[in-house]
Amino acid sequence: MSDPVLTVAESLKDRARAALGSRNLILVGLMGAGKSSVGRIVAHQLGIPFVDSDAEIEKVSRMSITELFAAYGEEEFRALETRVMKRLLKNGPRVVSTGGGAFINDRTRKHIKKGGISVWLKADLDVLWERVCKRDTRPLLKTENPKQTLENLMNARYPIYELADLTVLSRDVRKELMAEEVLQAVIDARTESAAR
Ligand SMILES: Nc1ncnc2c1ncn2[C@@H]1O[C@H](COP(=O)(O)OP(=O)(O)O)[C@@H](O)[C@H]1O
Ligand SMILES: O=C(O)C1=C[C@@H](OP(=O)(O)O)[C@@H](O)[C@H](O)C1
Ligand SMILES: [Mg+2]
Repeated sequence: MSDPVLTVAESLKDRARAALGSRNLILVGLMGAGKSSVGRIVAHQLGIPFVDSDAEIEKVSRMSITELFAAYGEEEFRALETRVMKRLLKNGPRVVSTGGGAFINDRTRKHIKKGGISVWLKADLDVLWERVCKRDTRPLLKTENPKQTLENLMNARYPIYELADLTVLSRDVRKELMAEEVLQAVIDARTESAAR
């Protein structure tokens, strides 16, 4: 006999996969929202390729994000990010996890909007801070008061992340559950647009 819990999970994946079609699923949001880790699980659940734009940038430049910022500055990093994102979004379906500033850049955001369905992983300051304070891999947070910097970025960026197609609340629950909520949001969006 089939396991009813497994069957529900399977049908969630199948329905989300069908709703996505050949579009990319692009995760956006602030540092620590879970884009990289949840994105990998979403791709695994959907059975489609996963790519993280920061990892791709590090691969093509053969430098770490920290080294890139130090050697060339944020402006050059954004230009490279735009080029990499444009290339990654050409073919779908894929799950693409972006770096936190990608969707804020007008040119990159246009590529994202054209390339698929964007999902904002939205989290509150304390959740983000607890996650990012453990690592020093984020050059924008190397300031006197990194938590304040994160809050300033939130205030500046949240109105722009609002432009994403879908929003999922990121909180400290199992990452697999977060991934399933992303899949559910994709299904719901498809159902709503079909009903219109
Ligand atoms: N739902 C979650 N619950 C607990 N920790 C999480 C969750 N999602 C992500 N994390 C942790 O938070 C940190 C940042 O996650 P990451 O996926 O790198 O975020 P982003 O790519 O958005 O900056 C990682 O250590 C990750 O394991
Ligand atoms: O918010 C940002 O501008 C950045 C976020 C980082 O990625 P994560 O959001 O995956 O940490 C990385 O791209 C870079 O340090 C800049
Ligand atoms: Mg990341």
